Amino acid sequence: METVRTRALTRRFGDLVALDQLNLAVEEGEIFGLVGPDGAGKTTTMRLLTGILEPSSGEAWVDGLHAVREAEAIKDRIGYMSQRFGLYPDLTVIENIDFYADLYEVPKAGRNERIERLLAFSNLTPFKRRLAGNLSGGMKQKLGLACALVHTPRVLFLDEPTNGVDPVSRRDFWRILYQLQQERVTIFVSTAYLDEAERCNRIGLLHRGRLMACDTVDGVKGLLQGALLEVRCDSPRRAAILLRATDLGGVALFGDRIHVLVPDIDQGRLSIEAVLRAEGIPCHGLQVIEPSLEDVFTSAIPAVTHV
Ligand SMILES: Nc1ncnc2c1ncn2[C@@H]1O[C@H](COP(=O)(O)OP(=O)(O)OP(=O)(O)O)[C@@H](O)[C@H]1O
Repeated sequence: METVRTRALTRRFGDLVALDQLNLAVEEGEIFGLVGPDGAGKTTTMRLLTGILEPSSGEAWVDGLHAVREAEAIKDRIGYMSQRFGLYPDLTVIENIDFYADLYEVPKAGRNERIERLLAFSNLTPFKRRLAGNLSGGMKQKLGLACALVHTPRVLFLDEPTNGVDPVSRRDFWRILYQLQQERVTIFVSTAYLDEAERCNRIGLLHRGRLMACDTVDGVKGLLQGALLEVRCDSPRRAAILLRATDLGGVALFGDRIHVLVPDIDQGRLSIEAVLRAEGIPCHGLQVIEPSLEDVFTSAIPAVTHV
């Protein structure tokens, strides 16, 4: 069953097209990642799907409900953790969850059990009497998640939930998301981290409001045409500039290594060696590698080197 569906969903702000004709479908129980750099249109998409913002044109449905005509009903069925999710620093962990339970009108009967379950689930039980303002960044995100789950939503929208959170807490956070998935909760998450994107069942690559690709991570990687060569050489920055000036395919610098997308391995190898030799740049290694999502991003969107 489809939980999220959009049809040519578009949002303009004046002359700026923040989201341009988005078409996508997310299945029940799926973890779907909307991936893109700052300003790509991720938050705009989230706000359109959660009924907070109206589209300029196009339509969307969430859990079978129309995002404009049935926006209020949608709010009862979803959990939404926005980037500015409101936690109250002067309230304890448990008081914050209770506050959201009141907001969502969670019945008093069974509420305490639900809250205790959420605390255990998010590993916050030992900290339940701590003021939210005194929690670490990772714990705050988990508390935000617990609050967004208090009314047992079937669809969860998470806007860059682990932004600025350390890698260990990020892993912890994802462990919780996988548990939720086991309960068939649909998770629509946005991220600018490509390693995080790799954890999703399917991803959509968004750039300047346009969906560049939408598939499983392997499917998206498979979109790269040709082979990827990794070059290790002296003066990598200068070498990358020289290689970019040739008719070789996508050239991207990753630290001290250069990735070059070539249509043919042997021909590509010869061309790269010839360029380096002509400039007197010693080459230390040239090998075929598996593409990462970052390679797909840099070749699909040449202007973007880091997302
Ligand atoms: N209310 C608004 N008024 C005017 N422009 C807006 C508004 N909201 C978003 N935009 C613009 O729309 C574009 C997409 O913004 P959006 O916040 O959706 O991107 P994003 O991918 O979520 O990035 P970020 O992580 O930086 O929030 C940006 O150029 C942004 O400046």
